[in-house]
Amino acid sequence: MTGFATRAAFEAALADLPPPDAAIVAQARERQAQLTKPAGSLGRLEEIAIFMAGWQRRVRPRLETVQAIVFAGEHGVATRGVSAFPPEVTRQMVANFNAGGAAINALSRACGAALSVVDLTGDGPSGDITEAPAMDEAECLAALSAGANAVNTQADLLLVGEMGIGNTTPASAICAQGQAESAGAWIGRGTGIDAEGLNRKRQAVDAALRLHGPHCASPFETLRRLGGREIAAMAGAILTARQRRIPVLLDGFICCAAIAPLQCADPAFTDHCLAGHCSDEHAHGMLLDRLGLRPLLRLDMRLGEGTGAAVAVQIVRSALAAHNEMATFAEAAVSGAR
Ligand SMILES: Cc1cc2ncn([C@H]3O[C@H](COP(=O)(O)O)[C@@H](O)[C@H]3O)c2cc1C
Ligand SMILES: O=C(O)c1cccnc1
Repeated sequence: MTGFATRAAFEAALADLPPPDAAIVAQARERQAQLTKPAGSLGRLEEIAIFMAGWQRRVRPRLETVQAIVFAGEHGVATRGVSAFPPEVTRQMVANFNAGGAAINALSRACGAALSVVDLTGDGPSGDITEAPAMDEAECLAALSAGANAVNTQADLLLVGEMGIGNTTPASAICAQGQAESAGAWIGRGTGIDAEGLNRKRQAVDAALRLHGPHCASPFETLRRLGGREIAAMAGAILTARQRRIPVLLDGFICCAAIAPLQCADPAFTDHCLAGHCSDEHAHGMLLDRLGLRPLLRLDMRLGEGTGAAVAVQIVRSALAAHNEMATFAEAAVSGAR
């Protein structure tokens, strides 16, 4: 059993993040310079290929094993009218994931990813963050470990997504924690809540920050108090991927919010991550800026589940196809630049 047995184990992992392989990065960059195209003409595809090479430690990186994980958890705060949908939809969607009928099932199949469904609803809803911590210490460690243990250590690329009715509320609270902007700036419509619902959401985030804000001195405490089971699990999975040097394609607002506290602890935390897309959720663009990430896609999606990441896999495939399969100037006997 791997995972995070203690808070200290989690903090030690966060304090010891491996970098990409600099020698392989240099070789992949050199290969890009020799391919039959003007330098830089494949734009960000070139950078994506070099990124993948450095983390996989292969000059010619591959995408044979792509793992998508969708983590599901219920939220106490979901009973406060902060979502357009009722809390039972989370469990119903888990059944849908297991039956293969959700958007992430279709899009995983389309991009060649193997989907793992990690159902944390059996542990009950996380605490209502407006009046209690989302989790106690043992629950938070269990959620972080569920994330860690779900990662296929052989994966060439990991996609992380979530399902949890109400979870844009804790995600906004995590983002707002310790930031200069007012909490309202981090709130959005989630599943499509109306103006009154948005107001309830703002009040819930304000109440959570009043209660927990002064105690959120570490990433662990922020996730434990303001997060939820699937949110902590995503953080655990993305941290474990880093320890194994597995590159990660991030999904939407909630997925990115899960790692915001980790990136506060170490600005290099997101170095192994690509932002699959910028979702339509109001604060996602602002959050990506903070994480130092430029999204690959902007398709006005706002679903979660890992769907934006799954669509972006096609971009990574294109980047690697060009990088791995193109001829060099020497191979093709094409003259270089004057
Ligand atoms: C049928 C259905 C499928 C979903 N799949 C993802 N979400 C998304 O919506 C939820 C977050 O929005 P809020 O905070 O407004 O509840 C999360 O479950 C997220 O994954 C869904 C929502 C619904 C209704
Ligand atoms: O950005 C997302 O992933 C998102 C936005 C709204 C609802 N669920 C997910």
